[in-house]
Amino acid sequence: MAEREEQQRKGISRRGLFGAAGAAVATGVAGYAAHSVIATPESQASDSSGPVEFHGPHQAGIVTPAQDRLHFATFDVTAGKRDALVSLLKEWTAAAALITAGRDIGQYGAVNGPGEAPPEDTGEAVGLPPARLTLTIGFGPSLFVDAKGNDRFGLADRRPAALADLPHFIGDTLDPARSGGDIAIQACSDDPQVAVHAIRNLARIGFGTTAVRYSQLGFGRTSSTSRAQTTPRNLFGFKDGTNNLKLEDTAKLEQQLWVQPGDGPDWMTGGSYLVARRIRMTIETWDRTSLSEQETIVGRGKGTGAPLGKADEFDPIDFEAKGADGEYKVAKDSHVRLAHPQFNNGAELLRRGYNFVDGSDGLGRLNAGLFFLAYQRDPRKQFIPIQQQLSRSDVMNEYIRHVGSGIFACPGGVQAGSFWGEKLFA
Ligand SMILES: C=CC1=C(C)c2cc3[nH]c(cc4nc(cc5[nH]c(cc1n2)c(C)c5CCC(=O)O)C(CCC(=O)O)=C4C)c(C)c3C=C
Ligand SMILES: [Fe+2]
Repeated sequence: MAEREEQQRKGISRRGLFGAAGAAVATGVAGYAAHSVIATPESQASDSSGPVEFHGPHQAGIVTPAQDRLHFATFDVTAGKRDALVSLLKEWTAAAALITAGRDIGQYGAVNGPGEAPPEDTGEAVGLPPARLTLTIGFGPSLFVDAKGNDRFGLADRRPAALADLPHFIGDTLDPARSGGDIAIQACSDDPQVAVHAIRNLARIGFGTTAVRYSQLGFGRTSSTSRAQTTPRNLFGFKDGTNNLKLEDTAKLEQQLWVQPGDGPDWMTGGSYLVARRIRMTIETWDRTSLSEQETIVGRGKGTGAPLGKADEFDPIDFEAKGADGEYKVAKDSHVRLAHPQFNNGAELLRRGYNFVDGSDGLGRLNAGLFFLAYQRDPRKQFIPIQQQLSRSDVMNEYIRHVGSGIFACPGGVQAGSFWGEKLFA
């Protein structure tokens, strides 16, 4: 009996194996000690069933070695009261700490509660391991000031300048129903059901305070965020994520990824800005393009992923090299040349996007593409100028179309006993 009470106090374990680590998270105490044995980059990249530490100086799900699956959702806050929003963020944080540790939500979880009430946890993850689930939160511009200029939650003067409204880029055909959102939550996991369970339960908890604006499933990570990972392929069949910021590049991450003290409001220190773009890829047209044309567009070989004119994927790109025809080997309007830091004032991104295929479009084509996610220290110096250059000149534009967009301020990490966005509302 005492054991059962103790179990209830700590949250229900989905499986006994991870019980000790999960219990530490559930109580919000000593979470670090319990998890420190499992949180090395190497084990996070290779053990696809284990948990990823939820607490820490930065939010998990940014430099965490990219998991295989995504469920991303943005939410509109439907309640008008700041207190209701703060309560929800506390509830979400408690739930997030439990499910990332592989535990059911609540005191009784999916199946141990009273028969008369809906279960506290929807149950589809019962028996599944944590599968490296990470949950990452970000706040959109509309949370601070709405479209009419109203300071909805007394946050207007806390909006960071770096949380800039994204400008219109050439070729943008954005669907408002797949853009924006007051709050974004990125769920990444090596098990799609675990990621879906997470967003579903957070949406359920938010009922009455938030409503899902849109959600996006993704598969086959299109980036590596650790040198311990191999580079995956996007739906054009090319290795994607070769030249990406990686968690091992600690000095560079401070320059390019993490918001530094003095960059803006203190609540964002240790955080990062997320830009999300739903990019439709007209893969049927691409599939009728010759191999050499495809490689010229990207600027890399399709098989090896090596820069054109080089042999190995990780060889540095030689932008000066010319072929016998006198043309640059890596063409002037190729994707990698235009996106490279050398042609963007040194700006880099941490990309961790996912492929998507959302059925077909009714015209005999797959509704497929890349759900592009990029984290950075300041979008005004990084995503915006890079995308301005790409939208003007990238030959890849013939095969892609940006149809959804969002920008979010993702605060620093959560400490045990605190909650998502606590410093923003302090
Ligand atoms: C604004 C930023 C970027 C958008 C939007 C974008 C879309 C996009 N990219 C690919 C495929 C590849 N991208 C590659 C490299 C690459 N892409 C960006 C930025 C954006 N891409 C950067 C900064 C880089 C790295 C450039 C460098 O420093 O060399 C590659 C090559 C492999 C790699 O290095 O990752 C591919 C392939 C698609 C299909 C796409 C939109 C659908
Ligand atoms: Fe790219």
